[in-house]
Amino acid sequence: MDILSVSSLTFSWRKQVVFQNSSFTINQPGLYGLVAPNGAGKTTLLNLISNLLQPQTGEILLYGQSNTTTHVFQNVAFLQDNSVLYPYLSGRDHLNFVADTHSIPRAKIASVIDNLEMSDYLDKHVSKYSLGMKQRLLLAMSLVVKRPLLLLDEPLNGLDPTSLMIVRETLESIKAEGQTALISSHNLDELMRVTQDVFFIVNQDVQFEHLTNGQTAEDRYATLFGVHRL
Ligand SMILES: Nc1ncnc2c1ncn2[C@@H]1O[C@H](COP(=O)(O)OP(=O)(O)OP(=O)(O)O)[C@@H](O)[C@H]1O
Repeated sequence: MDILSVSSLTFSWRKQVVFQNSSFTINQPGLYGLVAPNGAGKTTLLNLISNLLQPQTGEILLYGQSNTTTHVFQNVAFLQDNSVLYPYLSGRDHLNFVADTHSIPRAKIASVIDNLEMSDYLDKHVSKYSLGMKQRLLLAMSLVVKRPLLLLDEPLNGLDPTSLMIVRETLESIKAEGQTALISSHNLDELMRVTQDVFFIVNQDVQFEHLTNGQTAEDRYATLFGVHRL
């Protein structure tokens, strides 16, 4: 059974077509990049998969069931952008909230905090967090509830080299545990460190590429999107 199956997806914001009759699947666990220029539709696609937006036409199946069936989201975690965080709460408040709403013992969040090396700042209010601290908190929130499929919207955004290393190890452990993550990112070098499997959004379509033979995501990006280097 496919992990994710999208067929004949069409979605427009009023007259602006974002996806036109696009189909793709993920049928093996692992890490997958989602790459496209600004405004091409990465966040829109993740919102469509998680049923926060509804397509004009098409069908999205998660583990063989329509994404309009709410219980399929027992299999999915979604890291959205940091606008979902509450500035007047601490990181620990956020993680406790996620644990409590999913009836997970609070003790279970300790290993996630350790792995993402967040203990130094976890009790500060989010209003005092840097972008990278917020990114690590968002990732921790999506990991506390162990789900087979993670939708990660720009988890690498704003990370310093140390944070990148920590997040890379986390992504590698997601893969090692047989989970699946669809990871949108503009950081092509970092993405390629964890996966050679990339979905590109090209001409309102989602195209899968397995990059091999020294081909880099940056090379493919330049070819697909017409970047001219000096
Ligand atoms: N709420 C909205 N109303 C109207 N148009 C929208 C809305 N949200 C996004 N769009 C449009 O849909 C298109 C896709 O936006 P989206 O945010 O999905 O792109 P993205 O690939 O995630 O971009 P970025 O790399 O900049 O984060 C853009 O052209 C954007 O202007």
